Amino acid sequence: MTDDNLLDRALVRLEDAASHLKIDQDVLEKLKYPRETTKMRLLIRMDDGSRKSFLAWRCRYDDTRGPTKGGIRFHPDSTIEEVETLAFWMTFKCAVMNLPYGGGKGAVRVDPRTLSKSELERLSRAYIQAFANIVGPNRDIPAPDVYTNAMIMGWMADEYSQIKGEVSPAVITGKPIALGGSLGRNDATARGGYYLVRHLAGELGLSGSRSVAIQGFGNAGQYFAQLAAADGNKVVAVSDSNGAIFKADGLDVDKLIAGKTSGKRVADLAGELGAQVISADALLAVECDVLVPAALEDMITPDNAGTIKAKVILELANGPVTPDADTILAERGIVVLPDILANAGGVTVSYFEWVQNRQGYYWDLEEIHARLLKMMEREGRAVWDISRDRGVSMRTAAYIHALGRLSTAIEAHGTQPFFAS
Ligand SMILES: NC(=O)c1ccc[n+]([C@@H]2O[C@H](COP(=O)([O-])OP(=O)(O)OC[C@H]3O[C@@H](n4cnc5c(N)ncnc54)[C@H](O)[C@@H]3O)[C@@H](O)[C@H]2O)c1
Repeated sequence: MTDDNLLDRALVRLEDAASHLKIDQDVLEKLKYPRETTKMRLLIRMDDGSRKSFLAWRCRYDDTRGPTKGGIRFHPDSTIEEVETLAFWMTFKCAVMNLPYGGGKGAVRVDPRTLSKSELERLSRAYIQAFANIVGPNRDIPAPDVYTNAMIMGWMADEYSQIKGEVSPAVITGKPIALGGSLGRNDATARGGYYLVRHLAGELGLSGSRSVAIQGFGNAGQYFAQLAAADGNKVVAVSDSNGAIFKADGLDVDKLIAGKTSGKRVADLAGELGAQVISADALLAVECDVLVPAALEDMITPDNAGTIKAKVILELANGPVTPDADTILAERGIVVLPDILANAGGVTVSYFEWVQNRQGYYWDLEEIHARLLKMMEREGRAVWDISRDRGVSMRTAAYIHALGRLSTAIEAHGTQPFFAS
């Protein structure tokens, strides 16, 4: 993501939602800009004895509703615009789910695949050394994102605890279970999205067994396939960055995941699964009930939106549908369940992790699933009702829902009239 206008494009959603609400201008003035973005250079020792520096950022977009929350990405194309846009999305995602958080995000411009494990550990620890006064259990709580994982979160939590001189697991979520991570975090994003579709199935015209196509077969895509198949749905097509496969009567998801785990690409598995290799664009156009973008942003554009045959699009990825494509999909009657709601299961279970760390008492998996189900259904229903009552898309409804909460909090912080007249 390198587009300089990325945040401007994201702000279109804010303006759209604001046009449906009576919002104090002060609220919009606060939400139009990130509160603070800190840039640092991380200088680490490489294995060969040389030193190398990497650009790093942490953005706290808005903290009106609580400490800021959002992942840290390690990616060679990361930019400040991307970090700030992702932090904006987190602000709205936390508000949609009514989590007591604002939005944040961080990144290091690095290709982690070029680093050894010890270099990666030094870089992760350097990030926390640089941002130790910005992050904190009551201030800003990072989590994994693209190319970061539980191991990296464990190093970061350890570094923070060493700097502060006390064990502070609640500073970061997505940690290994042994270091205070929560059960149920691995599949939380997919599970939350799955609970949402299942809950609204009647309203979405998805009765009985459903067929699903999944773009991107990584963490979110694989867990979604597993949950859908276990419930009797057909996964008819999947893709990764190297290609796509299709099978009208449903792919064997367990074999597919086993093949991917062994390092194969989905296209390599076509023969074994009796599937047909198709192009990346053809995946978007397959006959199915639910299309699940679970890869990257900006994948559904005006160039391919007209070919989509699904009834419903569930955005497990962040920002997979461009605003222009959204308009085309709406005209064609295709319902988009928007990212800030559809993939919010991940941050919701991260919130559970933080709560468990703070209370020092840990829940079992059934409790995690029950709490996630309740929250996805409650907020999904609220967004659906706004969409139906106001005649707006689910995306606009989700932003209205979030903006209502944000504006109430911002006004409560001091924009309400000083004296009642
Ligand atoms: N994992 C989470 O908890 C979580 C939470 C919220 C949002 N998301 C979002 O979901 C998306 C996927 O995240 P993930 O954790 O599953 O990442 P991942 O890296 O595990 O998987 C991404 C998958 O997308 C594939 N891919 C890349 N380019 C592609 C292309 N052009 N066409 C088809 N497939 C392509 C990759 O091969 C890989 O299989 C991202 O947008 C991420 O921000 C993830």
